Amino acid sequence: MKCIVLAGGSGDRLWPLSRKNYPKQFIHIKENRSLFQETIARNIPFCEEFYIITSDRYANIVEGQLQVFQGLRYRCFYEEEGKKTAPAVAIACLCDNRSEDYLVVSTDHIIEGGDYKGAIARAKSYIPQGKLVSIGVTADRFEPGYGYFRQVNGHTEFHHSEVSEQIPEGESWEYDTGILLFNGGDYLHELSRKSPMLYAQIRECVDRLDTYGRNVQIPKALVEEIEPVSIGRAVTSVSEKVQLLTGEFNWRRIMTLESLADYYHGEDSGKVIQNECENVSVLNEASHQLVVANGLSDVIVVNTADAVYISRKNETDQIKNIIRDNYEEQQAYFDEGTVYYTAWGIKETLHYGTSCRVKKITIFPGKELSRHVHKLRTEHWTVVSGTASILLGEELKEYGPGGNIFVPMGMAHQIANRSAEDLVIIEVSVGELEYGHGTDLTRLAGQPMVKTDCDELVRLEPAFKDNLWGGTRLRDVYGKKCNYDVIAESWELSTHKAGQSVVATGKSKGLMLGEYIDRFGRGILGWKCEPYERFPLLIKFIDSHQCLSIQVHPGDDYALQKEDEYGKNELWYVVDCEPDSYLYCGFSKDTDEEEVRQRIEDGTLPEILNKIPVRKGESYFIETGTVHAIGPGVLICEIQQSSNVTYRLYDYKRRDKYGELRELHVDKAMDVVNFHKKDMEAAKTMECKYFSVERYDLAEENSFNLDDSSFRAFVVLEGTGTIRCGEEEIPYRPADCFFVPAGKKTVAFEGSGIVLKVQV
Ligand SMILES: O=P(O)(O)OC[C@H]1O[C@@H](O)[C@@H](O)[C@@H](O)[C@@H]1O
Repeated sequence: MKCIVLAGGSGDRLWPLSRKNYPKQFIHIKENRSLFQETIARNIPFCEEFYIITSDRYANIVEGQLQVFQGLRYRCFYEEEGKKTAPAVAIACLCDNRSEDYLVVSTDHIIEGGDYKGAIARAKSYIPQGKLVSIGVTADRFEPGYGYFRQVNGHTEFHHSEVSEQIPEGESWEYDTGILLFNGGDYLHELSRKSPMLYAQIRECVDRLDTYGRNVQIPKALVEEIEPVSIGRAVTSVSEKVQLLTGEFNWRRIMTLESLADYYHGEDSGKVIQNECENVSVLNEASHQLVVANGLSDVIVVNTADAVYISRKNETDQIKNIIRDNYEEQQAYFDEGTVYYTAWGIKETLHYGTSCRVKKITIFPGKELSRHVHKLRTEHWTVVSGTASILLGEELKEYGPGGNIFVPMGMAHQIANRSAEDLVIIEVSVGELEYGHGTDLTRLAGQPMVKTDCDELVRLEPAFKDNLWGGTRLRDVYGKKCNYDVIAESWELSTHKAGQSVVATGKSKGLMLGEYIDRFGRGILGWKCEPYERFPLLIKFIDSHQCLSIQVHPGDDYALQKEDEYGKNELWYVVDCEPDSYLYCGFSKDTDEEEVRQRIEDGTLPEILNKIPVRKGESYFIETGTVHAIGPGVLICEIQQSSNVTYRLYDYKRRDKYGELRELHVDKAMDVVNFHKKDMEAAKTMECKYFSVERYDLAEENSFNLDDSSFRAFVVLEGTGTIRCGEEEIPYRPADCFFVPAGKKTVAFEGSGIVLKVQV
């Protein structure tokens, strides 16, 4: 199950604890951790990957706060413009397979005590029935701003209250916690039924999204037409598939300063003295300041290092209007506090004077600042913890705790954290600071200070596909970790946006293959890959439990022009097959568009295709333009150009589990299909201009000398043992795929089996 974390709220009602650019989900409500971090920690036991949906303004905060979760698998979706929860969740689901299950959570909840785990387990058990499970907790009164639901005779009723009121006698309502569990396909199907227009717009947006990287930027221009609407309004309040479930845990939402004070049970935080006060809450975030309140009643005081808010209780909400009316003059205080996240760490202002400024600077492991110079100020750094690598002028030195570094005006400097721990320094800047001079910082060209050597060899973990014709062999026989009902394909070596493989071993574990290549540079692909703008290959296993669609792939010219993709020449290596298995490949006679269209209509297209019996160990080249389909019962290792363009001509009028027909692309297929008779036979050699594949029996040959012309991929078909390259030694088993960066080296196998060696 994946966790969709909704972390986009602005939450200015908690000012001055929260700021426009540092909203409530990221502030430390509990010691040393934010609600966002706590949300992640709470759901790690249930979810193997996190999708964080938030505003692009919070990107540095999110990345910074995720640093504490080593090895966490996550992807961030950064919205340039929020469109509320229904579109946000749909975008994340549409970037995935329909078979994926999700737990959707918000980041302004406090959940303490009770059985959260039990509620998630119970809710999860409804997902296979196609339910969208909404978790509530028993409510004792209606509070303004909260949502409530109840189920009466199987029918779900919703309630939103504007004012505080008692729940009518005899009625039992639950808070809608916003925690939802469902299968992605079910959610999307309900959204498409209930809001077809919205669904179509979101699909169009996702089709145009750049999802190559780990993090996905959602540009404003792509969502302009999309109506902002909550999941509640678009789906859960109108769908018959909703299952309400009562969670037995203590839940609260932090909406206002009053609810926060209430959470602290009226206890003041930090250094506070109250004298002759009644019903007063003092939230003191400034650890070195004492707040003294005298003779007050019904008041909340919030003290922070740079701003204080004093308000009558139950009226703190007015801050929204106060901010609106005073924004221009006091913007700095409303937008930013003293803590500021950057791409490399955190800056916290400790003292802010006109000619002297003191900051606590945290630099995350493996991060560095740019090489730069200040003309009008000096800087003095004291290392508090960690190890600083500092380049001063041309001199590079390392400093541990207590180390002092003076940076004179005009001296080029650069600082990096090459260790595995946070680096904390105190910085004292003296001179003419930014007032009236613009930013006194000139960036200089420089070499990166943090360099990690590329692993000699890595094992990859695949992305999976759930096309309806798939089987379960990849899990049952090859032990692939995927819980879909059917696993049609595993994309073992892929940087394609429709499914990237992930590095599973070594220093770069967890990186998507595309990120890995970016990190170490395209040089690791070898000089033969230089002409390709994108990573050129894709290797996958295909398990056909049923026949695939009858289809055709375009060549480079057509695909690049119409689809912004490479063409899709492919090679099929038959890893295993049932007796009497076959492939369709090419027409068995000359034909034309009219006949083919007619046969698609009446379902007789297979009659004019070559039906080729296949045997284990054979291979077939499927040139672009060749009409083809894999028959049932075949397990194939496919080596192809990196492309996902398939034009389906015929799909047996099959329907998916939601009763929908899969899309056909007959017009485009007609543009690219070769109507001539084709004589097909098994390939004698497995090479074409895009790649070459060699099959090795490890009993005969188990050591390979590589060069710098191309990276190599080794796909294990049979056998177990270990694969070794330089210092790296990794166990292998059937259906494993290894990526070896280009360079002169030797890869050796110890053990038996059969492998395919693939290169450009
Ligand atoms: O369109 P369907 O029937 O799902 O088949 C799609 C699959 O077809 C196979 O022939 C290969 O080209 C695969 O790379 C592709 O993913």
